[in-house]
Order: sequence, then C-alpha cells, then structure tokens
Amino acid sequence: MIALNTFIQAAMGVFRLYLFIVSTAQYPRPECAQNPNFYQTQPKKLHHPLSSSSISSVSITSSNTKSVQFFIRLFTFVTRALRFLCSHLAASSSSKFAGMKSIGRRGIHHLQKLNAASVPSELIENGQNRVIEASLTLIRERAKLKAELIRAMGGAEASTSLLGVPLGHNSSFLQGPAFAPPRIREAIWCGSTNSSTEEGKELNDPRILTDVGDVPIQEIRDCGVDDDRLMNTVSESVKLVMEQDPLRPLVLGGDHSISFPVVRAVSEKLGGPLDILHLDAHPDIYHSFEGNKYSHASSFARIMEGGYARRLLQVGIRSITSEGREQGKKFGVEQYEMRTFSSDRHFLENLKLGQGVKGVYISVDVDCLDPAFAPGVSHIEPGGLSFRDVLNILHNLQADVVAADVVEFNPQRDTVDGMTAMVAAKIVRELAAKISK
Ligand SMILES: NC(=[NH2+])NCCC[C@H](N)C(=O)O
Repeated sequence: MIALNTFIQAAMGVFRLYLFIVSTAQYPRPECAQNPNFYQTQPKKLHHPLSSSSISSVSITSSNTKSVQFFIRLFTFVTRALRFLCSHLAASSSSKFAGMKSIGRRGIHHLQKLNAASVPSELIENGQNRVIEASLTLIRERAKLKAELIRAMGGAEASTSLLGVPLGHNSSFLQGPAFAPPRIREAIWCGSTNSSTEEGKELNDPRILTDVGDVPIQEIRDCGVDDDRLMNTVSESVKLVMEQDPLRPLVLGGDHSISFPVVRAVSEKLGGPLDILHLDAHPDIYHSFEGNKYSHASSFARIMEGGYARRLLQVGIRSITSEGREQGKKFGVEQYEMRTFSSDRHFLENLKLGQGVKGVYISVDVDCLDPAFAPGVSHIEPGGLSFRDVLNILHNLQADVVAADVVEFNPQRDTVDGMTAMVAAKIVRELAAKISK
C-alpha cells in the first residue's frame, strides 16, 4: 500500500512539473503569481463551486489550451480517485489508521505523524503535558515579573498587559493571522510614531502597558494537542495574567477563534457575564462553520451558549448570512449593520456599557475597518468603518474595560510598508489607554 502511494505521489510530482513547464512556457504567468507572497497567501480553498484549486495558480485562457486543461482535469480526477482508494484501503487494513480518519484534516496533523511513527501514546501524552506546563510557566512567571515591576513603581488600579495568541488554523480562509503578534508589537514601538496615545497616556510607562509574550501555540500543536485542550490552555494563560493584580489582558490574535477561550477565561475569573462590544464585518456566530465548532466564524456562538455575555453589541457588520441573523436573534445579539451606520452613529459613538455586570470586553476584528484603511486582512469586505469611526466609538465609550482582543490582522496580506500593522497597533495602543488606570 505504501509503495503504491509513493509511486502515485512520484508520478503526480513528475506530471505536475511537466504541466507547469508546458503552461508557463506558452503563457505568461498571471501577475499575482509573480508576487513573492503569492504562494503564502493562497487560500486554503476557493469558494466558487466552479473553480478548481489544482489549476488556480496557472491561469490559462487561450482557446488552443483546451487539451492541456482537459489533461489537468483528467489527471486531477484520477489522482484524487486513487488517493481516496488508498486512504480507504489503508484505513480498513490497519486499526492504527482507523481512528485517524475521524481526527480530520483540520488541525491535528502532528498527532497523525506521531501515531504513524508509532510513538507510544503514554510518551505523547507525557510530552503534551510537559509542553503545556512549560508554556503556562512562561506566562505565569512573566506576569508575576511585570506585576512586581508595576508595584515597585507605585502601582496602578488597572494595567494593560499584552498576550499574543499566534493561532491561525481555525480560519476558514487564510491562516496569516498566526503571524500577527510580532508584527503588531514591532509597529507599537515603531519610531515613526510616538509612545503617547491620543488622550495623552504614556505607553512607555509599565504601569500603562506591559507584555507577557505569546502562548506558544505552534509548539503545543506540534506535539499533537487537540483544539479542546489548546483552547483550554489559552483560557488558562489569560487567567494567569489576571491573577497578577493589576494586570488586565489585551490579547493579540490570531484569528477570531481566540475570542472564545479569552472571553470564557475573563468571565470565569471575574465570576459572571460581561457586556461585549464586538467590532467586525462578520457576526462570527454560526453554530459551527464547515464542521468546525472552534471556527473563527463561530466564536460568538460559543460565547453566547456559555453564558459569558449579558449583552453583545456587534458593530460594523456588512457580511451577514441568514444564519447569522437567526443566530443573532436567538441569542438576543444587538447587531448594528453598516448600511444603517449613519443613523446609528450617534448612539454608537456615545455608548455606556457594563453597569450591573463584571465588566466590559472589547473584541476588535481588524476587518471592521474599510479595506481602504486596513487592507491586511483575510476577508476584504468593502463598505466598512473609518479608522476615526472606530476611535470615536472607543474613546467615547463609558465603561470599565476589563480585557480586549485585536484579531484577524493578516501580515501576509498587508502592504509592503506595513500599513495595517500600524493600524492594528494603533487600535492596541488606544485600547491599552482605555483599559489602564
Ligand atoms: N472573523 C472573521 N474574519 N470571520 C470571517 C467569517 C467568514 C465567513 N465566510 C462568514 O460567512 O461569516
């Protein structure tokens, strides 16, 4: 079986190379393929039912290319059929592989590798425990250190601490948000701007802003940890930051799936539901998206089911399906769509939230902004908020903001000068000013 599989892979490789040479020799490659980032930014899959992902990187338009297209389709069909056959035969011939089918394509490929290499399960489990322990120790010790520093400087009532969650695999489209946290940090401290915020807070002061680093998501996933446990680890990390008075977490995503474990942690730690202000082009409230309950498009369904929010206000919405509306109604979500923003503006720019609950949480998906302001996102959705709209909403909000996140910045889609990184960083800076006191 393995030999047959290897043979098919090799044959596919040779044939692909042949097709590549034939097609690029005759036809100019499309402009996007000349962009060095092109291969990195390829979507996981194309949504249009007529598109074939296997030929998406080579655009062939001339009419005398029909035979090449036919060949590609035939070849794709045959190899897919063979692969399907092989995986079925393998699954039925060995019980070791049988359980792996249910693991799915989505996340735990590392566990598959470890299983395939016959690593004993106790060893895997031991390794996973140790990596998670080490990861939590990192966050715990850094948080302690930062809180001590603040106390040594005379203390503060509330102080923002950045926590990076570089996780991109729950995105339904591109996974670039996994690379966002270091780019945002870089932009926060970029010499092109100042370290003071618009309303005059000084970010260089550790009583206003500190950083406890990233949850090592990749390392944890590398040892085969599944998403239930990964999300628990994110929640644990948030709680560890909150344990150190006066730290309040400002989380750098990551795709939007991270908001669920973060909000859960904040609500559990404070012992009650929160009011949530959610700025986004999408409501992210599908019961599950493409079979993934942890999808970035489902985080607010998990939050509402868990009872972590008393009120959820969604602002900037302009890509919403009927399920998004139904789910919104079911959970009593206040959805403010862009098409009515001009009449909602006054209300939204003068919000007062959080009375009678444990605090207010703000989740900013960078795609709430119009792509003219923030092109570096996975889901470009025209017709969004201006940067000043967002600042007005945040600056004028009357609330005790206990935690926040900034998610969905995708550095792989940013302009060469990193404009969206600066945009995301400025939101982070202004949020830090809002949280700290
Ligand atoms: N947080 C996000 N960027 N979510 C995007 C979700 C996209 C998804 N296609 C939807 O219909 O909503």
